[in-house]
Amino acid sequence: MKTFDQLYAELAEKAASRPEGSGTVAALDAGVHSIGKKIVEEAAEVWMAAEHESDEAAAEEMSQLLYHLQVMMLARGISPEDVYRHL
Ligand SMILES: N=c1c2ncn([C@@H]3O[C@H](COP(=O)(O)OP(=O)(O)OP(=O)(O)O)[C@@H](O)[C@H]3O)c2ncn1[C@@H]1O[C@H](COP(=O)(O)O)[C@@H](O)[C@H]1O
Repeated sequence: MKTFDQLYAELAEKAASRPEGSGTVAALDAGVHSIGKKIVEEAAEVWMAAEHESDEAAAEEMSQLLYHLQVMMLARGISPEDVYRHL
């Protein structure tokens, strides 16, 4: 289990060190357009899970949406603090 900030730190490290087999590195290499499509897909899965599935399934879909949002943050050089400033 990890927090939003801990996941971001892990992904930032992966983006810098580019380890073999990292899905995050592959997503970053695919670019903002591809990451954006993934965010929309995951958002739809959150919606469907919230309407039709268990709390556990909905929470899992939400975690995946948060992950892809973080990949987009990295792709654009946006830090958690940049986001928190708007909360
Ligand atoms: N938390 C996540 C995470 N959430 C979702 N995903 C990816 O997001 C996609 C969502 O999965 P779906 O079930 O929707 O499957 P899918 O649509 O069939 O997936 P694809 O066809 O797109 O692969 C999958 O590709 C997952 O690999 C994640 N990938 C990685 N992480 C974490 O990110 C960290 C770094 O991961 P790597 O960069 O892969 O080392 C690790 O701590 C991981 O646990």
